Amino acid sequence: MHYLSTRGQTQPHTFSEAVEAGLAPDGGLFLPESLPSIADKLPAWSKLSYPQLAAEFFTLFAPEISNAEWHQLTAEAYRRFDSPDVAPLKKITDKTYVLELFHGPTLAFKDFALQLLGLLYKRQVQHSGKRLSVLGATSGDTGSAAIHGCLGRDGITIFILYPNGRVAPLQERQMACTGADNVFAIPVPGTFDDAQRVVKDTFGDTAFASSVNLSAVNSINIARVLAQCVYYIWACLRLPEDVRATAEYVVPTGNFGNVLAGWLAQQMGMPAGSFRVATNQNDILHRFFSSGEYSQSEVHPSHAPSMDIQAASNFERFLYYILGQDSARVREVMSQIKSGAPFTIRLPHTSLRSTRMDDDTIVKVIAQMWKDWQYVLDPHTACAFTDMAQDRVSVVLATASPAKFPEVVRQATGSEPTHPTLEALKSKPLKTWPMAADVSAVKDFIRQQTSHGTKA
Ligand SMILES: Cc1ncc(COP(=O)(O)O)c(C=O)c1O
Ligand SMILES: N[C@@H](CCOP(=O)(O)O)C(=O)O
Repeated sequence: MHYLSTRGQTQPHTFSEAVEAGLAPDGGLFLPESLPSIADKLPAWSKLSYPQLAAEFFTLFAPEISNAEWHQLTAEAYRRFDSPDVAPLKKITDKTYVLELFHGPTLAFKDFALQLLGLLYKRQVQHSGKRLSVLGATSGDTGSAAIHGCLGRDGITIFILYPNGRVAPLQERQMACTGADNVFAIPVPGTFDDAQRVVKDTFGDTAFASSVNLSAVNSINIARVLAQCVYYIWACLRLPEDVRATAEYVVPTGNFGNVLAGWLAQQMGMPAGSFRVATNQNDILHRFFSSGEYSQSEVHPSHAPSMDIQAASNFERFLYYILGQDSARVREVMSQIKSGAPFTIRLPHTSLRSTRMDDDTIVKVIAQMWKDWQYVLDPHTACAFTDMAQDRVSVVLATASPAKFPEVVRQATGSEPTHPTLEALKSKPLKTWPMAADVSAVKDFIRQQTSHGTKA
């Protein structure tokens, strides 16, 4: 299996090479050259545990890693999840299920991919003998999950940029209170989009990237998206058989990696009816899916801060497919997006629809779900609970634990959810490395911190 860039100007890469590079050297995003069909494997897969399912799935995409090794990797990656199901599917009503994706070490869905990616990095360092510099941008959850995937791993230094003052206080503590000397939590001025732009431009200097062995932890890294496909298949196989083909997956959306993973699983043959892109008030994707117009506007801080995003990076992968895998056209559209100019396309029929939710409604939805079902939602997951399909089952992806966002939940329910790992962080010293949102400053800093050489 080879991986091609959405922009068509990069040589085919193996899985390991694509994971190591993160972003393709031509600035595009890697995708498998073709999507395998999984439909005939589902009956056998329905009997597997979560780690076993993940191992079988990844074997299709990275045959250069043996099936036995994949089983070891996934058993290790999901060992620290605090639910025996790893991703429990809870039935709320006959029509509504919640797929809880917050049972990993940092209490958000990012742990599914980043616990595994941390192990792939460890494997890579062992095989190559070279140190790795891992770089990412976060609006709160990717950063903490990436840091906890890499924490204490020899030969890996991790740098995470985040918008100063725009992530939740406990998310910041998860990144900045580890005390680990291979972790750098870097607040920068501006929004998540500014941080992500600096990260992408840093990768854009390919000479620099290869001099420090730079790899990407954001969902620009194809391993992230593939690992996120697995929980859709898991959920599908836990639904009653007669509702699988029509079920709607409702996905709180920011950078578009999560919903893209579900849509890709459907393209591979996972039965599904539709996907709903559920945004907060930063609704560029909702406007796009309802009108075909993509026009960027200012980011407004919201109660669901991890979704305060306007420049969703995985949108490029989706564009590649809806533009008929025409890389020249992708390059054209991406340069138009980069210039800030709006564009409109005639949307082909897809299984995606969208909704948005403002902050007042987020609070009301959390309050209502608590009152009706004694179920506590986090503010990101709350964005899913609008315009629920009447004619089919909905599977809502619960992307974070409410304990990460106690203030908003208290406003809605009157009490603050807690979690022992978050409580423990409150008394720890915070160590951050504030910096300008500037590529040269970031490159200098990475060089300085890794100047002791590239040998692991
Ligand atoms: C809690 C939470 N929900 C939803 C999202 C949106 O997911 P995606 O960026 O994959 O669209 C994020 C951030 O990515 C998040 O941290
Ligand atoms: N909401 C995310 C933003 C980055 O998304 P990613 O999936 O591309 O890493 C976050 O929590 O950082």
